[in-house]
Parts: sequence; C-alpha cells; structure tokens
Amino acid sequence: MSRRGLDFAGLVNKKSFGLTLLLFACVLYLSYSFNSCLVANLNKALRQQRSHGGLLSYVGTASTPVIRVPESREHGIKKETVVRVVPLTWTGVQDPASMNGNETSDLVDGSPKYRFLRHQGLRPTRKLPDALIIGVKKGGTRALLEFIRLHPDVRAAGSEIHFFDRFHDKGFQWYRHHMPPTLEGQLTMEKTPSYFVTREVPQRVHEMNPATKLLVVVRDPVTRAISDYTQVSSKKPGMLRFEELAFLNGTGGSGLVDTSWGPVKIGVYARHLERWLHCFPLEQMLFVSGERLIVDPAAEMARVQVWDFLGLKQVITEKHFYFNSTKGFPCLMKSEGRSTPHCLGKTKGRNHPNIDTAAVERLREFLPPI
Ligand SMILES: Nc1ncnc2c1ncn2[C@@H]1O[C@H](COP(=O)(O)OS(=O)(=O)O)[C@@H](OP(=O)(O)O)[C@H]1O
Repeated sequence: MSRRGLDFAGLVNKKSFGLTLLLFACVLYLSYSFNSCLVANLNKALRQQRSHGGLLSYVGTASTPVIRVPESREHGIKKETVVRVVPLTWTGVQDPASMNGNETSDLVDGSPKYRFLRHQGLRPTRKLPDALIIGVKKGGTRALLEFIRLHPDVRAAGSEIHFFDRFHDKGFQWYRHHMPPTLEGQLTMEKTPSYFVTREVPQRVHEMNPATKLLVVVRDPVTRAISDYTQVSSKKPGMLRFEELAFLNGTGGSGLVDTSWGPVKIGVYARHLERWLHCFPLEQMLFVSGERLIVDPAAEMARVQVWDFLGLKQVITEKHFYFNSTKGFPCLMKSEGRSTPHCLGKTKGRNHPNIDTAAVERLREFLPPI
C-alpha cells in the first residue's frame, strides 16, 4: 500500500476510536441518570405512602415489613387486609441474633433458609408434636401424613420416629430435635403406626402432653391383615401362606383363628383402643377411614381439617389430588418437597396375593368390618 494510503487508514482508525469513546461516555451518562432518577422516584413514592397511607402503607419493622392493602368500604367503614411482606430471595443480610450467640437451643440451625426466615422476624423452632398419627399399621397412615402436610399450617417429621415405643429413654430433647422447624401457629405432627398397639405408649404420650391430638387411620381389619402379610412376605421369600398363618395348626378357613399372630392381633382394634381410652377422652381422637382416603381423599381430608381439635382452615381440596390409573390410587399434584405430580412410594399400594374365600370369610367373622 502507498504512503498516502497508510496515512488515510491511520486517520480513519483514530476517528472511529474517538467516536466509540464518545458513544460509550454517552451510554454511561444516560444509564446513570436513568437509574438515579428511578431510585429517587421510588424513594419519593415510598415516603409518600408511609406518610399518607396511600395505596400500600408500611406498618412493619425494617426487618418484617407489613403492608395494609385497602380492600373495600362497607357501611362507610374502610376495610383493609394486612399482608406480611417476605421477599422471595434471601438477601444475604446477616441476622444479628446469629452473630451474638443469643440463640436458645430451641432455635433451628443457622442454614441460609432459617437465617433468612429469622431475618424476616420469623423464628422457626422445633417443638414437641401437637398431634400424632398413632396407627393403625397398614391403615393408610403414610397417605394421611402426606396429605395433611399439604396444609401450610402443618409441618411433620417425614420418617417414623418411634420415640414412644423404642427410643423413649433418649428423652424429650432428643424427640424434639427430630421434629421439623415450625413457625408460630403451625402444628407439629409425627406418625408412627406401632404406637397404637404398644402397651406403654398411651401413658407416655399423656406424660408428654395430655392435650395431644390423636389420629387413627382405621381400615377393614381383614384387608389390613392381608396388607400386613404382603409387606412381611415381600421381605421374607418362602414364607408360609396367609391361610396357614392366620389359623391354628394351619387349618385354613375351617379352623380357629390364631389370635396371637401379629397381623390378626393388630386388627382387634377395640383391645388397643381401650388402653388409649384410659388416658385420653374419645373426643381427643379422630378416626380417619383408610378406605375413604383411597376413594375420596379430598372429602376425608375435609373431615380432618374441620376437626375442632386441630383447628385448621379448609385448604386441602380436590385440587391437590389426581387419580393415577396405573397405580390405582390417588396421587398428589405437588407437595412440600416436590412441585410435580407424584404418588406415594412403591411400597404403598402393593398387589395382594389371592386368599381362599373360605379363609377370608372365617376371618371376617372374627374381625368384623368397622
Ligand atoms: N394414595 C395412596 N397411595 C398408595 N397407598 C395408599 C394410598 N392411600 C391409602 N393407601 C393405602 O395405604 C396402605 C399402607 O398403609 P400405611 O401407610 O399405614 O403403611 S405402614 O404401616 O406405614 O407401613 C397401602 O396398603 P397396601 O395396598 O397393602 O400397600 C394402601 O392401600
């Protein structure tokens, strides 16, 4: 390229560099003035709302803002709704309580989720249960627990804690630490189906709190016994047939029922209930139908929610369930842990073996349907 050509190219490069620089400075200036203008306007609007009680007026503290939303006018009286404002993201602001070591052992761990809640002025703590699902084994206790914990005012331990029948000597502190953190007004629940049939449990629950609410899922005792047998035999291949175990000397449907066999013994509900009634009034117990939990879960859950002792609002409805025809059971649209439709685990809703009709009939005479 000629010397004149090179000079010209240099001039063009310098010019475009200068232009780019100018353009960049303009963009920077515009974005700065736009943002500061926006922030100033927002501040002004908030100040106005606070002083004049405008569309939304703030009445909370700095950490737990509460807004009052004017709703309507009735008979000349202004009505408003109070809403606690909880941002959807944790701001990362350090909670002073977690810095000065003022926390009691009641408070939950310092993970971001709980630091975030405390920052909002909400102090989750672990409490001893207010209500227990005490049984019956294979009645549908898992279904009841998973359904009731859809309620925002209920939090439940996910697994069976077995405190009152196996780990009582570990003490209440141990038990409490197995409970989920709850906010004020939320109920704490736990389910361990063996509580219903364990001799010492009613007295121990009473010692913890005589006002404990008790929920019992009851199911036809014969179907329950077959369900129980199905579970045990799935873990023990080669187990004797149901008919051989349910009757004395393996006499099947023609013989005497073996009342000492676990699956039969658990189904004598009245015997176990008697022990509970020595410690708790009947009104403090709610009997939930295991059958209705399957055929109409929303209706059965409505019964649970209107039970005065729990004092829950009607929140769980048909919208929370769908019927999964492959599984043959109602399943959940979503739950606390999962936002997609799902069913209870594989061990819930197993296929039962065919049992001789004579054996079922004979057993039903001994364990009549409830
Ligand atoms: N929605 C839904 N999905 C699946 N299963 C359901 C459901 N609702 C009630 N059931 C019935 O619950 C039975 C199991 O009872 P439990 O949860 O009390 O069993 S356990 O004692 O905790 O092992 C289980 O017994 P099986 O059918 O013998 O498996 C079910 O019949």
